[in-house]
Amino acid sequence: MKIFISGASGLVGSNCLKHFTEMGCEVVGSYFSFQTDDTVFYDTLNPEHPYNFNIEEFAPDVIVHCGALTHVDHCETHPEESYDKTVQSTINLVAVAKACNSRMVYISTDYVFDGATGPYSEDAPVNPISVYARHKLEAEQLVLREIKDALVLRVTNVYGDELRGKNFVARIMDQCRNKQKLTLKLPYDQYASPANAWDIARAMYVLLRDAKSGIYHIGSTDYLNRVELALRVLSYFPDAEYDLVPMSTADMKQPAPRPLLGGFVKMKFSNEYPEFLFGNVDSYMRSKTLE
Ligand SMILES: NC(=O)C1=CN([C@@H]2O[C@H](COP(=O)(O)OP(=O)(O)OC[C@H]3O[C@@H](n4cnc5c(N)ncnc54)[C@H](OP(=O)(O)O)[C@@H]3O)[C@@H](O)[C@H]2O)C=CC1
Ligand SMILES: Cc1cn([C@H]2C[C@H](O)[C@@H](COP(=O)(O)OP(=O)(O)O[C@H]3O[C@@H](C)C(=O)[C@@H](O)[C@H]3O)O2)c(=O)[nH]c1=O
Repeated sequence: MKIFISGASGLVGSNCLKHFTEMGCEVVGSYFSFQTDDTVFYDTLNPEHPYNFNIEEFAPDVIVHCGALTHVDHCETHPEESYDKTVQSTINLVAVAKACNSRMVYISTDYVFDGATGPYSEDAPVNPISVYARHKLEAEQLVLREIKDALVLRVTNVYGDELRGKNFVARIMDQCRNKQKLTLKLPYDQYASPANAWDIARAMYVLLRDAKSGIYHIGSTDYLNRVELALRVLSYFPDAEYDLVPMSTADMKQPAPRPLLGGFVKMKFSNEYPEFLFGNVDSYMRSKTLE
């Protein structure tokens, strides 16, 4: 399988690049502002950029679109930038996929739901409550409408290995390792199914291998709120010094509204792949603290 990954300098994309390469695929992944050893330049907002990798010439079987603006609060206060980086970038890559006659994978989120009745299965009605979420929904619907046999993987609270270590779990680990005192004000009422980017890449690979299409919810074996997630990570650093203040979402006053009961029921995937084992925060932390 020949695969092009946009956003392979980021968390999900870099794990896909590594896993698909290990599985023997011919893979090219792109960066935009953060160059890495194993990525090429591609700007999804400027398909005519002279330095862009030539996707048409590579002629991938699949384009995996991981490029996006993932800072939910920034999206709320910068809706035009959010539209460009999530919707327009997808419009542009859909055009490239059509020109190459390739399949496409889009990575979406549990934020397409309002959080009133989660965790959610694939057939639950969507109701996005933030700018980021509305744009993610628009992009996933566009891909499903325009590309035959497209795959949409909805994920949430992704953690795992990444060069910049910017995900929630990695940031807590970094501060603990650097013996910094942590001050954490976290919502106790925002629930999700945190997933390791490596498991997302593994799940995506089997779905692509088996030519699956449509929407799949990919979670893990965890269903945690943010306080529980942080404490789970901190428990692996017995000497960590921290102030953890559990707060309600109402008191947090985050610029973007958040779904409260978010996260996924991943029954569809588990039913089709009963032998696929997902990790969780504990298995990831055990592997990191044994390194
Ligand atoms: N992280 C999470 O918890 C969740 C993520 N998702 C979705 O998963 C996808 C991947 O997220 P994640 O890996 O965490 O995100 P990251 O922020 O880690 O990575 C985003 C990637 O997008 C690239 N990018 C940004 N702008 C452009 C552009 N104009 N052209 C090409 N590439 C660009 C970045 O490149 P560079 O850094 O080089 O500029 C980076 O590689 C996103 O669609 C996100 O919405 C969904 C739910 C949860
Ligand atoms: C990504 C990012 C977050 N933050 C802040 C915002 C937030 O209060 C806190 C936690 O950030 P999180 O990334 O966990 O964002 P958060 O909005 O809490 O979580 C969501 O992420 C998006 C991408 C999703 O699609 C959701 O499914 C969910 O995982 O860190 C930054 O300051 N800078 C950043 O670049």
